[in-house]
Amino acid sequence: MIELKNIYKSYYGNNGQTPALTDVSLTVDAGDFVAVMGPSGCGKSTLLNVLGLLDDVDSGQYWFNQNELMHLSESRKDAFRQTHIGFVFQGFNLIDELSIYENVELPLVYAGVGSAERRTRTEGLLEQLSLMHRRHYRPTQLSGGQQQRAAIARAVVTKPSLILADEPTGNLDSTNGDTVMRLLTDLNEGGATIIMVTHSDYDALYAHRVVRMIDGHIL
Ligand SMILES: Nc1ncnc2c1ncn2[C@@H]1O[C@H](COP(=O)(O)OP(=O)(O)OP(=O)(O)O)[C@@H](O)[C@H]1O
Repeated sequence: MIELKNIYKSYYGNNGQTPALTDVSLTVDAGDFVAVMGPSGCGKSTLLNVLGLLDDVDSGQYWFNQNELMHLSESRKDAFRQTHIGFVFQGFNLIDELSIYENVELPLVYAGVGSAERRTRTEGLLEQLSLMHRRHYRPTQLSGGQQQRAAIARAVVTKPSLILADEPTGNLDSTNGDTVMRLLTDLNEGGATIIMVTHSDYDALYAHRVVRMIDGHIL
C-alpha cells in the first residue's frame, strides 16, 4: 500500500540546515498497524508529516497504491489527503469556535458529502464514542479523553484507508488511553491501515510491528 523510498528531508532556517530524515525507506501493507518509536528528535513526527503529505521532502519517492505522490501539485495533494488520510494529532487540534458535533462533521463538509449522510455518520461516531451527550459542547468544555475521542472521530469520519496518529494517548490517563487504543484497534480490524508514533511500550503492544528510528534513520 505504502512505499517510501530513500526519503531525505531537512529543515532550513536561521540556524542553517537541520537534517530530520536521512535515507528513510519503509513499506507498509494495507491493514497493517505500525508503531513508530525512537528517542525525542529522531524524526518520528517528520515521518508522519511526510506520510500525511503535510511536509515536502528534499528527495525520495512516496508510493501509495502504485501512485507516486511527491510530484503531485498542492491541490492534488490536498484532495488525496481528504480522501485517503485521517490524522490524529497529539494536541487534538479541535476548533474551539465549533461544537463537538461541528468539529466531527467538518471533514464531511469539505468532502462535499450531503447533509443527511453527514448527520448519519457524525451521529453514529459520536454515539460509538460515547460523546452524543456532549455534541453541543465546545472542545474546551470536554475532558482530555473526550477531546481525544472527538479528535479521532473527526479523523475517521471520512472512512480514510490510512490513519496517522501522533502520540494519540500522550495526554491521557491509562483508562482513556486504553479506550483510544481499543478504538484504533477496532478501526484497524475494520480494514484501516494505522501508523502511530508513540513513546509508550504499552501502546506499542497494540501494533502488529514496531519501526524503530534513531537520528533520522530507520533501524
Ligand atoms: N520546523 C522545524 N525547523 C527546524 N528543525 C526542525 C523543525 N521541526 C523539527 N525539526 C528538527 O528535526 C528533527 C526531527 O524532529 P521531529 O519533530 O520529527 O522528532 P520526533 O522524533 O517527532 O521528536 P519528539 O519525540 O520529541 O516529538 C529534530 O532535530 C528537530 O529539532
